[in-house]
Amino acid sequence: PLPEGWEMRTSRSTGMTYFLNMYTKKSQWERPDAPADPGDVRCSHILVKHAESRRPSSWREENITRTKVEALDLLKSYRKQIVSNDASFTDMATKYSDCSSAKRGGDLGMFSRSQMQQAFAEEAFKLKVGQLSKPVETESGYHIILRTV
Ligand SMILES: N=C(N)NCCC[C@H](NC(=O)[C@@H]1CCC/C1=C/[C@H](COP(=O)(O)O)NC=O)C(N)=O
Repeated sequence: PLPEGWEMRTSRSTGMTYFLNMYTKKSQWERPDAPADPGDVRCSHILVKHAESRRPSSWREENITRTKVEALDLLKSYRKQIVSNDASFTDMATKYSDCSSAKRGGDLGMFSRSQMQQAFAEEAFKLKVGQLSKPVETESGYHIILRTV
């Protein structure tokens, strides 16, 4: 993708493609450098919500009342089962994640830093492909993140 604020245009006179920066109104023939980040990543996650989550409801539970401590303990027990290979990440996400992505084994698709809550993005972009994060707290609840691409 083009970096933030750049647009691809076609010159009316020559029909050639050029690039226009919407902020500086500067135009140039060469494609602006790709964003500094490695671009998008693709992750799956398991979310356990609690009574103080920004939306304490999910496909699993209409009204989520567990405490923050209970939610974190639950998520740690899921992580333990995954790390000890007693269960697969996908199965655990499908069964237990309080996010709608549970239907896709926890897959969130490709995303850039700005799309997710900051604490989640911070962690996700640190992960190597195939790596499983430690529990991460966001306004949504507690997550473990698996980077897949
Ligand atoms: N691009 C993709 N695939 N979807 C858009 C994600 C929007 C983003 N979402 C989040 O940051 C939370 C934390 C990480 C995952 C996530 C999922 C939330 C968690 O559930 P909720 O607190 O919303 O009920 N469910 C869906 O959005 C946001 N900026 O709010």
